[in-house]
Amino acid sequence: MSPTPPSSVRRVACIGAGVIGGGWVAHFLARGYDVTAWDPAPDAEAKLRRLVTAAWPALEQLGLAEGASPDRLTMAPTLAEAVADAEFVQESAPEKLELKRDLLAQLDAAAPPGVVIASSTSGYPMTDMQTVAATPGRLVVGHPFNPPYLIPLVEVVGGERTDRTAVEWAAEFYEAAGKSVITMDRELPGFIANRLQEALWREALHMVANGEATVEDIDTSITEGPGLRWAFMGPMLTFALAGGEGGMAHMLDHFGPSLKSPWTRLEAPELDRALRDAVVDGCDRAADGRTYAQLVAERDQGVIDVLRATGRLDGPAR
Ligand SMILES: NC(=O)C1=CN([C@@H]2O[C@H](COP(=O)(O)OP(=O)(O)OC[C@H]3O[C@@H](n4cnc5c(N)ncnc54)[C@H](O)[C@@H]3O)[C@@H](O)[C@H]2O)C=CC1
Ligand SMILES: C[N+](C)(C)CC(=O)CC(=O)[O-]
Repeated sequence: MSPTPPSSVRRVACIGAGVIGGGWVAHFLARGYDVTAWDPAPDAEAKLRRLVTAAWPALEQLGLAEGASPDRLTMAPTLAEAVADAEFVQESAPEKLELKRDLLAQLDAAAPPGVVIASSTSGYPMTDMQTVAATPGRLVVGHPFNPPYLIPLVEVVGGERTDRTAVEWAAEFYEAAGKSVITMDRELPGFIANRLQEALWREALHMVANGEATVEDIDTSITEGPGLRWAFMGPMLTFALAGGEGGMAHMLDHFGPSLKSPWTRLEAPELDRALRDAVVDGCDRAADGRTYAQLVAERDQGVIDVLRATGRLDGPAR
């Protein structure tokens, strides 16, 4: 698909240099790439350079690639010049469907043949964005998390007209660039992580709107509660431990029926045998042979480490 092997890429173009585009620029610079950015806003370059300067101390702590430098950022005067010799293109323009459709078509027309173009969209399916591009096969979603220079996850998925090789190339490229990749084989609204985040977010908004909880209560409920576990153990394995020695099987048999009670405003899925077994099996795979006691010890040590890392072992959070 792309003429350059994923691990040999040296030149990246970032189109749109706001919160996420700027974060991508900082990430790629820290990983030692030459980055060319383009953004139509008149103050875009100044804002971008401020973002990179602010991010750099954190990136130094994480460890810079050899030769990495903010000086390897070039601001291009036009979109066409930004992508002219790019080996990968990351689009991070505003979340407006028509804008993305047109922009991706322009990028497709200007980028060298075969170069993969990824969109940072946080929700649009690529199928809906690739409709007017001449060669839609190279267009993929590469959904990051804010800030892309610190949060490892990228969700990669193609649209109906994306070549499978472009999806595979993008996943390999992001891995080579130091990201943690989930490759999806189908388009889901909100991908995976945003679908989960949006469910939480929707409930939070219901609670605030109805005066059931304050914004502070909601944030505290996560930072002092499940969020401490989620930093290192996902919600599935965490709840498998809620079933004690009986694991996820006991957890589902015990608490499954309460999915139907009114503590959620969302429609609950039918917890049929197939779903139950799929969740139990997934948890068994995630445990990867670790015993209940080992997982408990891992979780507990992780919570202590997170508390120490966030300065809460010796007093209130900063
Ligand atoms: N903010 C977030 O937490 C996350 C956002 N995203 C996605 O990243 C993309 C960008 O979002 P943000 O960075 O938050 O927005 P932003 O508003 O901070 O930045 C958007 C940038 O795009 C520029 N722009 C406007 N028109 C453009 C065009 N035609 N071509 C290129 N650039 C253009 C703007 O000048 C601005 O600098 C969206 O698709 C969004 O869904 C993805 C993950 C997280
Ligand atoms: C708010 N958001 C939907 C744009 C967030 C994301 O897409 C991912 C993130 O950074 O949490």
